[in-house]
Amino acid sequence: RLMAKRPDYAGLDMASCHVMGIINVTPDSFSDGGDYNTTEQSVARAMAMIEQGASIIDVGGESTRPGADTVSEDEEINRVVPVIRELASKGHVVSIDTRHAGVMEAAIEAGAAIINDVTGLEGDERSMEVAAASGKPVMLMHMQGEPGTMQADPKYDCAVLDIYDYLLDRIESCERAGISRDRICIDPGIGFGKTLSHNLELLSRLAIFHGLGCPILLGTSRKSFIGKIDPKADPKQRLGGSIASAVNGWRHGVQMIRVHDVPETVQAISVASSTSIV
Ligand SMILES: Nc1nc2[nH]c(S[C@@H](C(=O)O)c3ccccc3)nc2c(=O)[nH]1
Repeated sequence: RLMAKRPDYAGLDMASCHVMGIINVTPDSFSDGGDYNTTEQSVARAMAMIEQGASIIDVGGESTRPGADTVSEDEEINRVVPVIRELASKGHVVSIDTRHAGVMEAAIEAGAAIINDVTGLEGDERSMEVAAASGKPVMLMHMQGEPGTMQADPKYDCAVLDIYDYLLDRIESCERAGISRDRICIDPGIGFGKTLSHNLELLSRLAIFHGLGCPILLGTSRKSFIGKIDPKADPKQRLGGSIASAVNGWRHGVQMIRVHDVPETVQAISVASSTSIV
């Protein structure tokens, strides 16, 4: 009898919930500008996350913080490539978090295994062709508007259904470009052009996105919706809310969770899934 092929994405078993560790490669403000420190620190942190149970490391070189000064594509590449090359050379699964096709190309050349694009491969007109040609798995996230203005006045007819339809459209675009559905992961984009109530609607209806037939990635870690629920909590004090929303995601069957706090999230998912006590 043929062994039933376990569903996989980027070589990961999609029958379980994986933790993705976030690495923002931003210049080490203490170094004399020397990128060695930044690279070395980022690699060390990533290795620790892997040791702590992260299945994927998501490497980004440009803060999408609203209003942040944009980073040039070359600077973004100079930040992420050394980190990706080092981690990939050790055999680790690395995703590149970028919306720029040139950065995707450089990251793939350096060994990135996955393309994670917060603009659903729409942010740069070359992104779709670069992703298709790479043969790599992609992560398509929904964002309404642009990082600088997306939170001004987010509006939907129905957030869950509008975002579902957007992601379906992006999947079909990818398929037309030769990216098969089995290398597509989708992400509702918590905090990217959503009010608190939009974010909460999405979190309470996550299971609906399984209808798209792709693994689901969820990113809630330290996000401002947690601060809206607990105004005392600044970003470094949102672990409880990050964990609660991660376990909620697990309960809805999401297959990947993007977090800053790897060991705590790994433990939370392990306990939650032990005899499914949650
Ligand atoms: N696929 C996927 N990629 C992502 N990249 C990010 S950056 C975000 C953050 O808070 O980490 C962020 C937003 C605004 C400013 C800084 C950082 N969030 C996601 C996500 O939710 N899903």
